[in-house]
Amino acid sequence: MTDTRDLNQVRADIDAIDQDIQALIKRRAECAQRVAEIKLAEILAAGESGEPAGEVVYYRPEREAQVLQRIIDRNQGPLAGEAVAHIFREIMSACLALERPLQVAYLGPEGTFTQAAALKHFGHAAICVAQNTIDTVFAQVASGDCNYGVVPVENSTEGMVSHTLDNFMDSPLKISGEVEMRIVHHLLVAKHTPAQAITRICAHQQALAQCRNWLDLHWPLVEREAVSSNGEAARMAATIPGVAAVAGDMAAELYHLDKLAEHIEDYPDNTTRFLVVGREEVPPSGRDKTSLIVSSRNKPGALFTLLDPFRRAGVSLTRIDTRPSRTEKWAYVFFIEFEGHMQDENVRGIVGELEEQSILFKPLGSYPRAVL
Ligand SMILES: O=C(O)C(=O)C[C@]1(C(=O)O)C=C[C@@H](O)C=C1
Repeated sequence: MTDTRDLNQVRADIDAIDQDIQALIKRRAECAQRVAEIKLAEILAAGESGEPAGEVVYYRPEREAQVLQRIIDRNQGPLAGEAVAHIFREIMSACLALERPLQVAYLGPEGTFTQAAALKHFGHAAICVAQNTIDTVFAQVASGDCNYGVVPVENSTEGMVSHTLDNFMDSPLKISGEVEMRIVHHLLVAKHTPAQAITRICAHQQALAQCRNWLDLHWPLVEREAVSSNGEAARMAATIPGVAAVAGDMAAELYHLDKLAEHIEDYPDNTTRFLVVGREEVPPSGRDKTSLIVSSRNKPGALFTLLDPFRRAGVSLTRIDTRPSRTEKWAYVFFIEFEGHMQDENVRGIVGELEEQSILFKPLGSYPRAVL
């Protein structure tokens, strides 16, 4: 019985178990290396005169989602399923880096929630590269300089990030995944700054909006300033006397800031959703979503006609957003997101009908639903 053994004995057990885990991780990593060889051989075999038939796709989001989901499903405690899945997330990230390290562009600067989302999705072996704008995230991936990009798309308190949606209008990129992050804001100051020294509170405008009630109650008289990102606000708090920042844990760690107040967001379930964009289409994982852009003629019942095929096929819409069209010709542009994969038979039927009815039809990709 464990409780009758002394501490040294239990620690000896832990050491032995760690050794076994390490040996198994080594075997797993060697399998990943073998997978990489097979992927390369397949592409070479499909090509002509020694030239590969295309880019080798090492990262497989549908496979990763299945692995993580299975880990959660078979978990028997005492650790939480998500906690175990996070460990495997990192093991897979390291295995993939052996095959080929991924370059991931994200909306920076460092310390933003988008960086945290990129790390949550790809693990810490991915090389995350900060970009100044959503446009440059798209551009880096389209040009091939980065393999994938991560951009915010909606917040549960503040709504859509319309600039991300607008980028999809002209981009050849596909959505290859989604990441959900609980957004927890703190009031951050440089080390040992007393509350009375604060003369300005800085943050991205969305973060200020997400904490409006708390700031009104606790800091009604202090000036608020919207800056380009929470990461930038944190950098300012670290360097400019009197500045406090509203930002998250990553920014606090990166700039060695003190938390004057924690969890200051007005809505406790404040969540931001991010999209992962890439150049490849993703095969079905079994738990997928599909996003597309459609536009219909400006006539009565246009939206109803577009949505009716979903109702008839019993397919759940998870989002619909409208953006002003950027040409005279189109009256509405709808971003539609629903459960299922483009390769599913019922989805193929819906898509066929939509294509017939719309004057613009642009599939943005099918991708695994967020597991973590
Ligand atoms: O199964 C594959 O295709 C792999 O490359 C292996 C593996 C893994 O470690 O499990 C690694 C990277 C991929 O993104 C998916 C899975």
